[in-house]
Amino acid sequence: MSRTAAILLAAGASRRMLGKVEDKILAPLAGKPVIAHSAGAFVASGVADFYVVVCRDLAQQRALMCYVPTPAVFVRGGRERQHSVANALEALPGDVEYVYIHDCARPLVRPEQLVALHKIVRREDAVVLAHRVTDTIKEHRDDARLRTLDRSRLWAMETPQVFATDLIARAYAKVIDRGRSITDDASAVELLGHPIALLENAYPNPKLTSPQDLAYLEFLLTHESAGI
Ligand SMILES: Nc1ccn([C@@H]2O[C@H](COP(=O)(O)OP(=O)(O)OP(=O)(O)O)[C@@H](O)[C@H]2O)c(=O)n1
Ligand SMILES: C[C@](O)(CO)[C@H](O)COP(=O)(O)O
Repeated sequence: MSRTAAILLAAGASRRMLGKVEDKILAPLAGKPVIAHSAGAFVASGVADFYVVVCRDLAQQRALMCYVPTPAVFVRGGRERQHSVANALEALPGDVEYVYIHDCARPLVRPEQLVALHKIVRREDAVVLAHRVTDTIKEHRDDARLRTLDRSRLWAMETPQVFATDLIARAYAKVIDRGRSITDDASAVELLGHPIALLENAYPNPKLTSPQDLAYLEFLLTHESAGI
């Protein structure tokens, strides 16, 4: 049986929460801290046998400790998300074949999705949970004209994003080598020209980003068991 790890990203600064909560990963939602929702989904799915938790500092590590699944190691985060992921990839044991990369700020991931992603990554080596874009999207160009993009081809990226470990390690090496700035892990794999499967998420899986998201996420999490 292949070994699978999950990188749980928690080292962000929560700047866009504008001080409404000190650390969004520890903010209480539907009766427990944000990280506990993702941790619970991973444990219930049984997909991972090892966790790398990326935290900001020792104080945060202590606060997260009782919510993270085991076995786990803690690593320090970097300046941007991509640096935190790179640090976590370096901490993976050599025998890990597949790795989930998940924003703890997305507490609505479901155990059955984690299982479905595992099945796909073993076949495709790269898969991302995502949803179709339903708005009409325009590109605002420098000349103040608008260009309408073909939304039938547009997908919004979520996490988890799951990869064969050697593929994502090579991809991040290329990101570093080229000095690229990326906001998700699929972007790294794109640099290698490797195909990436999409698992369409029929359920909302928003990221806690701004203060306005708190009430929406609370609503979604409290109604989750009703299948909404
Ligand atoms: N240097 C960073 C930045 C982000 N993250 C994690 O990556 C996820 C997505 O990041 P984002 O929502 O952008 O979080 P923050 O960086 O905390 O937000 P902000 O940009 O508002 O400060 C979060 O789980 C966050 O904790 C991380 O581990 N290390
Ligand atoms: C990885 C990600 O969650 C995919 O949507 C996202 O790109 C990371 O955070 P940001 O808010 O886009 O910086």
